[in-house]
Amino acid sequence: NSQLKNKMDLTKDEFNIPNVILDPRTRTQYIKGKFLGKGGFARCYELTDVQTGQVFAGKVVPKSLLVKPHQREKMQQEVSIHQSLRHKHIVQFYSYFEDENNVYIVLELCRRRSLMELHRRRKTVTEPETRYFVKQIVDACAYLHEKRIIHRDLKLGNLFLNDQMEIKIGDFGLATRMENDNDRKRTLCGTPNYIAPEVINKKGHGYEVDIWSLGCVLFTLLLGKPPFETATLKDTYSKIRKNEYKIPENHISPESYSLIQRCLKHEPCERPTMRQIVNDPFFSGFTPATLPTSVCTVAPRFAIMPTS
Ligand SMILES: CC[C@@H]1C(=O)N(C)c2cnc(-c3ccc[nH]3)nc2N1C1CCCC1
Repeated sequence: NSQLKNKMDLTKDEFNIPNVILDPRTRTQYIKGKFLGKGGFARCYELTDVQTGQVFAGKVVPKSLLVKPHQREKMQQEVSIHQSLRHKHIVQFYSYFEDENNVYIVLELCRRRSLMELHRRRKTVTEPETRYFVKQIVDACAYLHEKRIIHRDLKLGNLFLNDQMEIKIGDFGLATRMENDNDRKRTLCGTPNYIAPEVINKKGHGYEVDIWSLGCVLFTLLLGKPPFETATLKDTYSKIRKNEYKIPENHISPESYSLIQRCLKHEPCERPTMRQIVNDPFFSGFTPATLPTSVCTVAPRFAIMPTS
């Protein structure tokens, strides 16, 4: 509850993080750099490897917040899943270690932050840009699902961007492993941003929740706001349960309209799989091979006029 949270909420000095952090296993020394922001229990910083000069993104979690076995298990699960992954469009996991006060997770630095900041600045994104981003997201999610991992919290803020404007999926704090492909998860501890109806109704859920979230990401990028947004969480949950959303008159291509509708099917089994989406007609439109960093602030002008 919020009282506990506030009491537990340490001030930044209580985090007492040394300026040089040693990873005892690899004997790597990191210099603590720029504060990047807060992520869950963590304060995040740029970490520079003294030896190589390479810069990483570090999550620092005080052990005082991991006293309850449940919190520690959740962090072990996040680390165990994330360190098993290696993909061009998934945030690279480098290291995990602790000292007497904190636990440290060393991750790939994504200097252009995430699609959240881009969306806030641009509101709507063009179809070619959306095809460019969604192609990378779908490739990475198809890889995850083939490894029997569900992310369960795909949202703009977890879709990070590096200096080459490539997508890197991060934050495996709500991810889980499926025992087999017919396994159904019954619990999810935490509140995904783009939560699927079967999770709200506690009906058991599987890979399909990531397709639902992808539909919400696609909708938000093309139309400028999430499909089920309301003033309160209760009302949003009610619209999700009733599958009540409408695609405003903004002109979006029939292929985009169709993919959104299929990803947002109320019944999980009616949604396409990530493998199927890789070959969806949605991707037949012009898709740039690269994007300039200027798209963080202004819409791109492509040399050839894409049809849609
Ligand atoms: C380290 C946590 C999280 C993250 O998971 N990554 C990969 C990341 C990478 N680069 C960055 C980053 C580089 C330059 C600015 N942010 N940030 C990342 N974050 C942010 C930090 C604050 C909230 C989430």
